[in-house]
Amino acid sequence: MAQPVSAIFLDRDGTLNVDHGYVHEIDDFQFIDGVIDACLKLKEMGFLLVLVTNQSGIARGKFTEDQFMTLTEWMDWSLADRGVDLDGIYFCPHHPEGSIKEFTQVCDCRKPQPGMFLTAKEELGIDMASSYMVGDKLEDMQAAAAAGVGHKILVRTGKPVTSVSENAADAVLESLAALPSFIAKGHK
Ligand SMILES: O=P(O)(O)OC[C@@H](O)[C@H]1O[C@@H](OP(=O)(O)O)[C@@H](O)[C@@H](O)[C@@H]1O
Ligand SMILES: [Mg+2]
Ligand SMILES: [Zn+2]
Repeated sequence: MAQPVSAIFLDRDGTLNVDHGYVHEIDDFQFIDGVIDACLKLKEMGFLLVLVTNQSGIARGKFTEDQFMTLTEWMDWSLADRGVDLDGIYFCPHHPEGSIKEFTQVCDCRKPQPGMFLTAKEELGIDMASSYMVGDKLEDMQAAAAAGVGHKILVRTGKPVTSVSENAADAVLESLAALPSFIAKGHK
């Protein structure tokens, strides 16, 4: 069996791209300054990059799963074009109060539930204790904690940071862009 590897779990909206609210069009997908370079550095540091994103817009009927896939393919290629290969992409299309029957359910993958993280752990052989979660919301921190992710980083590039979300995090950074140097300096 391969050696377990450390991962950076990445939230999407508000962490990787500007959260304009249920982003589903390529024209509205705007990478946050410095995040692609940061991803490149994190890969060079040996981390897997694993996207974990709630996409309740699918259950809410704001966009289809196919539209999400098209945008995701474009995002994946845009990153690959800059030398960043994502190691995994996990998304939750559900919401308990959706309008699309197929996706209207309580599930174990919608953050704050840890389902996406646990699937990635199994599929990619991730060592959770040495891994990081980077996200902009309390639910990102809670999901990571429930999955046993060792380091929970809250960023200020998305939803407003609250005392509750701050308390659930191990550290608060301005942006994902600051994570490589934060780790390199030995912070956790
Ligand atoms: O930040 P990630 O997990 O990558 O994706 C979040 C999005 O799916 C949307 O999730 C919504 O939350 P609800 O799903 O409606 O609670 C809101 O936060 C929107 O602003 C946001 O665009
Ligand atoms: Mg987010
Ligand atoms: Zn789900």
